Amino acid sequence: MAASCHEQPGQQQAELISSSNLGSIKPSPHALLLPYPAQGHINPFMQVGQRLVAQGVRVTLATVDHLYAKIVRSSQQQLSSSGTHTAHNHFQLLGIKDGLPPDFDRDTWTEFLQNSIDYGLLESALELVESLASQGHPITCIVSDFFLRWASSLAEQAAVPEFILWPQCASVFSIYLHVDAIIASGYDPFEANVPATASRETPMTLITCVPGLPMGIHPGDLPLEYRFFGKAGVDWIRGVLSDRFKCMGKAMGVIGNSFEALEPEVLGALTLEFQKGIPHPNYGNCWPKSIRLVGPLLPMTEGKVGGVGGDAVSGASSFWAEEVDECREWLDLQPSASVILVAFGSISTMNVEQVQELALGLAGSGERCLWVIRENAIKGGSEAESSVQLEEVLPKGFLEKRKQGVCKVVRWAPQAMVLSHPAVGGFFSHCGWNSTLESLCSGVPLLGWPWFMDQVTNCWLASQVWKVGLTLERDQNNQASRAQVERGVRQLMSGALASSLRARARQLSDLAHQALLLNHNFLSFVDDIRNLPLV
Ligand SMILES: O=c1ccn([C@@H]2O[C@H](COP(=O)(O)OP(=O)(O)O[C@H]3O[C@H](CO)[C@@H](O)[C@H](O)[C@H]3O)[C@@H](O)[C@H]2O)c(=O)[nH]1
Repeated sequence: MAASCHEQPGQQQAELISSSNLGSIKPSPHALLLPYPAQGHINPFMQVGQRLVAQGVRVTLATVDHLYAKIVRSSQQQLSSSGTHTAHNHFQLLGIKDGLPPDFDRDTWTEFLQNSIDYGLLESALELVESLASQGHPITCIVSDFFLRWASSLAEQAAVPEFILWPQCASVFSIYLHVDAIIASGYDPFEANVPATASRETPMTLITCVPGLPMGIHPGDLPLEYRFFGKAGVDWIRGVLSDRFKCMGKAMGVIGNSFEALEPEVLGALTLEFQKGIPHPNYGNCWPKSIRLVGPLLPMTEGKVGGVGGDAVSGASSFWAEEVDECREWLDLQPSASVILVAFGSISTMNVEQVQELALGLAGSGERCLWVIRENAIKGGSEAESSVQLEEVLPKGFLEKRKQGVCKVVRWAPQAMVLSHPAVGGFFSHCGWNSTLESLCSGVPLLGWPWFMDQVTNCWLASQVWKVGLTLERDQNNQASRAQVERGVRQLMSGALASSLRARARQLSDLAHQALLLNHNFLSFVDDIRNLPLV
C-alpha cells in the first residue's frame, strides 16, 4: 500500500501515517521536513511536523526508503496490536531513494553508507520537490536537519527558504561553533585521543572559552571524541560543521530542540553574538535571521510529556514496534517510583560479556528494572535474533529476577510514555539528547553511561550542571563491571542523594512543561513560515 516518491510520486502514501486529504481549497504554507536518517533525528522532526500541521501548515516529511519502510511496518504492527492510531490531516510521510543497491546492508554503519547520506540524497530530494510542485502542492520552505550536509544546496536549487533544526542541546551547538576558540586555548579536540573516563580522572585545565557554558568543562566531556570514531569520524563531523556553519547565514532561522529555561546562559550568549552579527573566524557571517529554542520536541498527551496510553504511539516514527501494553501492564503493578528504565537509544551496541555484566549488576542492585534490549543491540546479534537467543545470552541471576517479575525485558518500549509512568523512578541511559530531554521533562533522574559525541556532554550537563543525574563509573574502554552497575543503580534509586536528584528533576520538569504550554518560540517560527510568500 505504501510507496516511495520515486515509484509513484506522492500518489501512494502510507495511509496509516499520512492523510490523503492533501487537496484543500485555500493554499496553505507547505514545509518539507528533512531529518537525518536516524531514529533520534526523525523523532523530533515528527514532533515538528505534528505541531506545524496543528497550526495549519501542510507538511511533507521525507526520509530514506528503508527507514520509511521500517516506520510503516512498525506502525502496522502497532495498529494490529493496539487498535489505535491517529491519522494526520495535511501530513504525509514519504520515502526517497538513497542510490544504493536494494540488497545493500543499511543497518551497519560504513563509510560507504555515510557517503550515500552525505552526497547521494540531494538528487532524490530535488526530484521530490519537483514532484510535489507538479502535483499542485509546491513547497514554501524546507526544515532541514543540521547534520544533512546537502540541505542548503537543496534550498538554493529549489529557491525556497531554509530553517535548520539543531537536534541536540544548545550547549553542544555552542561548543561546535566555538571549536576554534577551544583549539586556541591549547586543546585540540579534533586531534586528541583521550579515553573519556580516564580523562576525567586526569586533572586538565578546564575549558572556559565557550560563551555561555555555565561552568568550565573538562576536555574529556567535550562532544568531539576520537575514541569511538577515529580519524574518519572526526573528519566527518569537521566536514559537517564546516559545510553547515558556512551556509547558516543564508538560512531563515535555526531552531533548536531545547528550551530557554534549561540553557539560559548559552542561549543568551548565542543571541548576543547573533545580535551583534560578529563574524566567525572561519565561517564569516554565519548568523541566520533568527535563532530559537522551540523544544522540548517530545510526544505529548493532555498537556503532559509522554502520557500513558496516548498519542506517544500515534506519532508513529518508531523503527520498531513499541511494546505498549506489555510495558504499561507491568508498570501498573509496580510501586511508585520503584522502577529503573534501562535503555540506550537506537544506535549503541554492546558485546555479550558487557550485556551479562550489566544484567548481573541490575539483578544485584535489588531494584526493579524495565530493560530495553533492541533487536540489533548485542554486538554480533542480528535483527532477526529471537527471544530464545536472548535467554541464552542473559545470565541465570538475571533470568531468575525476571521470572520473579522484578525485572522485565522488552525489545522496544514507548520510551516517553514509560518515563512518564508513576512507577518509574530512574533512567539508566546513554544520554542521547532525546532520551535526556524525555527524562528531565518527566522529572526522572538519570544514571548516565554515554558512548559517543554529544552523549558525553549531555551526561556532564545532567550530572554536573543540572544536577539531575549521576555518571556511571566505568573503565577506560567504557566498559562497566557488575559492581559498578550495582552501585550506580542503587545510588540513583535510593538514599538521600536519590531524593535530591528527584526533587531537582521535578523542578526541571515543571520548567519544561511551562515551555511546552507557552510555546511562544514555536509559534514565532510558525509565523515566519506563514509570512513566507506562497508559491
Ligand atoms: O525502547 C526505546 C528506546 C528509545 N526510544 C526512543 O528513541 C529515541 C532515541 O534517541 P536518543 O536518545 O537521542 O538516542 P540515539 O538514538 O542514540 O540518538 C542519536 O541522535 C541524537 C540526536 O542527534 C544524539 O543526541 C545521540 O547522541 C545519537 O546517538 C528517543 O526518542 C527514545 O524515546 C524508544 O522510543 N523506545
